[in-house]
Amino acid sequence: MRPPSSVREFEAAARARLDPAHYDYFAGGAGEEVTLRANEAAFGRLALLPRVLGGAAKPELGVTLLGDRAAAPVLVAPTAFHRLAHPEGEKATARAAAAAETIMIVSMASTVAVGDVAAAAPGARLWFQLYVQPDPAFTELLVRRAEEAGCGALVVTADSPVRGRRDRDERHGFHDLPTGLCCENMRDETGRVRPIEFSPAISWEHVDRLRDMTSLPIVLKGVLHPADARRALGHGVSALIVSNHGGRQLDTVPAAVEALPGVVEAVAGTVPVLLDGGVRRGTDVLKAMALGASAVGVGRPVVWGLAADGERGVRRVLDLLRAEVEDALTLCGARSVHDLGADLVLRPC
Ligand SMILES: Cc1cc2nc3c(=O)[nH]c(=O)nc-3n(C[C@H](O)[C@H](O)[C@H](O)COP(=O)(O)O)c2cc1C
Ligand SMILES: CCCCCCC(=O)C(=O)O
Repeated sequence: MRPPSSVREFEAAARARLDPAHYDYFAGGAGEEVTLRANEAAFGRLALLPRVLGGAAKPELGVTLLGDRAAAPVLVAPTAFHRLAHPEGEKATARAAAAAETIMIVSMASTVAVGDVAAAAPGARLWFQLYVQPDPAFTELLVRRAEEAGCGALVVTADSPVRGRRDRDERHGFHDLPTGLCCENMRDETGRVRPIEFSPAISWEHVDRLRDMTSLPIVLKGVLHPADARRALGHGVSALIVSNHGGRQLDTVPAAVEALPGVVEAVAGTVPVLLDGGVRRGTDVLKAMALGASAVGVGRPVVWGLAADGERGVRRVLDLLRAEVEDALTLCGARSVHDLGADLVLRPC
């Protein structure tokens, strides 16, 4: 059978393979899923206004982020529970990311321990995503594990002081991993697996404590408000990710790409600004970069690739997006992803 030739087709293939409760966990969002839909729809409302006769035979796609090189400006966003999608789980995802020469942000809620992910994918450029735990000693243990695994950055998720309310999970009664799977990073020194806890009282002081705890660059994920972006600069943050958690946390917040220009303006080039949420096509990547993103992350597209065809599926999704970015750049008359400006995008009035 013909392999899927778009993220959309990968989603259909994944859906056909996954247990419906697991598909809904991956696909779903919070509340009425207004933001979930908005993330994709907002890209559709932005029109590209290409230039002509300015192309290059081979446009430049590579980006360097916090010292890590990616062959294309499309990173693997952190997503939990990859072994629900494929038995090889995060090992397969990391191998595919390494083969595609991009950065994978490993979720703290991964079903393979971050050290084992690193060992399974030599050469992979890994960053580690952290939910600050109410127990500071356990948070520190997680940071040390990320450092020992060779991760290049600590991605602190700021949009989840509590878990979003997701009706699809309620309908299926999906609240936990099935027997045999667990969040492997959550083992304490005795080997016991702790539950992931959310920290309703998470604050800027936690970011300061992390800044004192590690020399890894800290990336703050889940920033939407320009004032928070400005404030982050005073707390030693090395990059920001404009994200609404794929519409899974607070419903009815703006689409990620709608929030992007305000954050980009607020930080005024002092730190890289990344975006995730709703990126499904190379043209979405160009729009985000034209509006000031240094790169984008993809969450569900990677999970669809993994569920559809394991490592090969993730590789194909990443390769497809890369090829689409290359074509879109050429069609826009741009020689490099670094040459894109806001004049490439017509925003609706
Ligand atoms: C199934 C799933 C699990 C996720 N798990 C995490 C996580 O563990 N940590 C985190 O910071 N974000 C998590 N996210 C949010 C993603 O990092 C990212 O913000 C979002 O998926 C981007 O939207 P997209 O799926 O439209 O690309 C998760 C998203 C999904 C869909
Ligand atoms: C109790 C485990 C929580 C994992 C959260 C993963 C996540 O962020 C998501 O959106 O789902």
